Amino acid sequence: MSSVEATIEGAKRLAAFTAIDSHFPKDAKVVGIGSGSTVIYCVERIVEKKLAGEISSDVIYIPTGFQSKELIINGGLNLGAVDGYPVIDVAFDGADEVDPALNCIKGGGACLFQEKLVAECAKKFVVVADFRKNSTALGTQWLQGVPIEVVPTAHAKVRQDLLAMGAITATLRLGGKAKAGAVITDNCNVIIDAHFGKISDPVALAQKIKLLVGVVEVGLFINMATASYFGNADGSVTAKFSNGEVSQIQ
Ligand SMILES: O=C(CO)[C@H](O)[C@H](O)COP(=O)(O)O
Repeated sequence: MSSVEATIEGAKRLAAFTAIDSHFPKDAKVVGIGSGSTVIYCVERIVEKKLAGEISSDVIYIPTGFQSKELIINGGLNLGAVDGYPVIDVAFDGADEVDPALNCIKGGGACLFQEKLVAECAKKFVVVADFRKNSTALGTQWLQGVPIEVVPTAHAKVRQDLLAMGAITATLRLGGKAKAGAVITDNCNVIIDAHFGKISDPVALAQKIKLLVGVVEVGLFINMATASYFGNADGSVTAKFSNGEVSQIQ
């Protein structure tokens, strides 16, 4: 691992540990686990605290896809499902980009539908990320585009719609060397990544995309996060809250 990669991994771990220490409720019954490389450290911290007797072994964990289901099982935690537990105390998840209002672009790992479902069911949604995700405006740092989950037969029509709507690019996500053809989501759909440049009105854009026939869900998470923790390269953590407060944790 290069020193840059090590710094980023350290930042993810720091953000995840701080978020768990600050937001895992003492009396938690049901907790959502997001997807991606940063939530791995959330699960690491939860397992550590469970073994230390600081987290009850009765807590049920709700995954947001195949990867987080494996994380829960391999961590020896109790696995639940969102259709059995539609009320979740808190959900922890990563993000691809977060703006000052804590609106997020999510879906870099193609899990956005179940991530949004779990976040919507959660009383609190806490984002964990490294410093690269801390942004002043969506679409300025995550240039791959807004991930959009689409029913496979509608992909060509939705790409056309997105370009007509002003997208600079609207690309069907492919599996590359690991999978010939399109990436297929945990819900058997495909992903279109649509780059709009700087997104000045994320609320309006999310609503417009969601209305397109064929769109299952949009990777714009608007007004959903309660708090966002960013691990920094210098070993500090920046915490941002939905009420506008920002704090630096050394
Ligand atoms: O939305 C996601 C998956 O669909 C991830 O949470 C997002 O891509 C961030 O991932 P990472 O923690 O690996 O940077």
